Amino acid sequence: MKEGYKKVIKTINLKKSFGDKEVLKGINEEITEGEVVVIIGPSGSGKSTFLRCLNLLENPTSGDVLFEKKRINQPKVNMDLIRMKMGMVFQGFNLFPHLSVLENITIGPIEIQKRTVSQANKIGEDLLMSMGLIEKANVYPKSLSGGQKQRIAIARALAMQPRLLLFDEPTSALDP
Ligand SMILES: Nc1ncnc2c1ncn2[C@@H]1O[C@H](COP(=O)(O)OP(=O)(O)OP(=O)(O)O)[C@@H](O)[C@H]1O
Repeated sequence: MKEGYKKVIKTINLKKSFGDKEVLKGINEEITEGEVVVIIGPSGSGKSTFLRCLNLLENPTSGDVLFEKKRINQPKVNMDLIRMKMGMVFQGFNLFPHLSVLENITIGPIEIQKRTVSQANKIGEDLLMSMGLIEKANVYPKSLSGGQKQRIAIARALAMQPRLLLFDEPTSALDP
């Protein structure tokens, strides 16, 4: 860990099994503010499972997940509040097909963070500008290329100004 940087997330002896199959075998990892961590491994080795345990989309079998120094894998924790600070870009992107590109990006800030439509549109348009996709603001996801969908999914996660962005990419995406 880099000295002087704040810890964002830490796992302590994190284990996850599906039935008899132990996928995560005791992971001790710490990610600090501003750090970019890439997890590489063969298909099926447990990368997505690890990410999904960090935001508790999967319940760890044992071990702890600490987010901003608090243990979050315990019943009292309000996971809605935690997930507001933890964005996730899913494999396949999961864009809402019935919403335009801009609406896909602004729905979180409007519905969850209670921002006004004009505040959310400004955040969304700024992100689209930075991604070179402003001309796509009013189209629907079905007319986007795979790479464009991916950037919109990233913009949608960033619009919530998360402390931690989890980016799930299948191993096959690295194939030549
Ligand atoms: N809900 C589940 N129930 C049972 N087994 C599961 C479940 N989710 C994942 N697995 C198994 O856990 C293992 C790890 O899967 P995971 O999706 O984490 O791999 P990955 O490293 O992200 O793979 P890829 O690079 O192909 O996306 C695989 O053997 C998978 O079949």
